[in-house]
Amino acid sequence: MTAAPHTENRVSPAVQCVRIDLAQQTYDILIGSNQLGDDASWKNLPRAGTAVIVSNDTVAPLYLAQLTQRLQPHYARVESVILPDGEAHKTWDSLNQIFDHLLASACDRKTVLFALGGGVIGDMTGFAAAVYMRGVPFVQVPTTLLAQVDSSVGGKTAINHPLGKNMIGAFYQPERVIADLDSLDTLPQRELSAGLAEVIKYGPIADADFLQWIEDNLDALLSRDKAALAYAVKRCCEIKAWVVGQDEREQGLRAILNFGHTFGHAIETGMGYGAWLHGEAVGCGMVMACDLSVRLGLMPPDFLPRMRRLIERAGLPVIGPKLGTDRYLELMRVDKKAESGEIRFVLIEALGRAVVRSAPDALVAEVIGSHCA
Ligand SMILES: NC(=O)c1ccc[n+]([C@@H]2O[C@H](COP(=O)([O-])OP(=O)(O)OC[C@H]3O[C@@H](n4cnc5c(N)ncnc54)[C@H](O)[C@@H]3O)[C@@H](O)[C@H]2O)c1
Ligand SMILES: O=C(O)C(=O)C[C@@H](O)[C@H](O)[C@H](O)COP(=O)(O)O
Ligand SMILES: [Zn+2]
Repeated sequence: MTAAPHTENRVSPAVQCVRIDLAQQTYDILIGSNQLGDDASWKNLPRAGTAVIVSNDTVAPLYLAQLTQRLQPHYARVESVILPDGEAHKTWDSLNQIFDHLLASACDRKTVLFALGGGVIGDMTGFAAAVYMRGVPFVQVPTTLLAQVDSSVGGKTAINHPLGKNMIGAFYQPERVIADLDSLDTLPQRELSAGLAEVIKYGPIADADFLQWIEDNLDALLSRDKAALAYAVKRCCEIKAWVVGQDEREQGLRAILNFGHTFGHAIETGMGYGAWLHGEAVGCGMVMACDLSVRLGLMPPDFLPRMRRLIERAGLPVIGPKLGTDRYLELMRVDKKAESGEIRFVLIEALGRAVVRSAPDALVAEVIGSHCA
């Protein structure tokens, strides 16, 4: 596996561009400050009479007016659907609220949806766009660190099912991703930490130098230094674009982006959606996946304390909830990577290189026993 290339594209001095190249489609991820206050990144979007902004009741009061202003020169009608906030609302009910609005205001199949918010809004808006009239264009405007480094890119869209995370969804790519780094100014610190879990993920799976960079720059990231955030968002998007460009529909390589998620999704579903933030569950899940990598002899023993320390420094939990070993195993057997009931984990086999494989239940049980209070 060769490393994801570093790119040097700039739209303007303030805006960096990472391009994602897929078989059917190419699109840009624009990363920079003041994107919601400036027209530059909003030109040449899909033409239509109507734009519909999907957001939630936390983000809309902060950024809906600015986004509406950006879109008004380009669309005759700019409307909005404001959903209740939270992972617990990543459901059919919320999706139906989007469809109700689109149909009640006679939105045609050219209507462009804009996802203004974090990963929950992005995943639901993308799914709505995938199925409304069998597909309308959509644009991601991610406002959390997690959404800027991960969920807005790559076209995984979904809602949750009570029995499993993101179980109902579609692969459906956005037309563009516009990540305004300034929107991170209003993000609660707990959410910033949750985003750092996905940032950290990219190091061990794909780029050992980036892991070292995160270790060296974590304090700057935690204090929201703009240059550090800009580099982190860009590097994560480069790596994700490089992975998804080779395997859009997760037939193989793309599964490495699920590092920490096999345990993490079990925590989210087992605890009830929203009790643990996605990034928190992934952070803790990465500790468990690192331990499993060590126990299987793939990585040396000092890898586990190194990763646990970094995840802890990022403000993330490193001790999982006591769901019980059987419950963990039951939840992980319905993970999307499982095959014929056999759980498959993303494990690290060298710094910057991941592998997807199964492990004996007894060993997985030891890992759960060691890391869950
Ligand atoms: N599609 C993918 O590839 C992918 C990747 C990673 C995660 N996800 C999904 O993303 C979701 C997690 O996303 P998230 O961490 O962004 O959570 P989120 O969407 O719930 O947002 C976190 C919180 O921050 C608030 N918020 C958002 N932007 C804000 C801002 N600028 N200022 C103040 N508050 C703001 C939100 O209202 C919410 O309360 C999960 O459902 C996860 O499954 C999807
Ligand atoms: O883009 C991907 O591929 C990922 O796995 C990114 C993950 O961070 C993300 O949480 C994703 O939604 C998980 O996918 P799932 O297929 O396990 O639901
Ligand atoms: Zn994730």
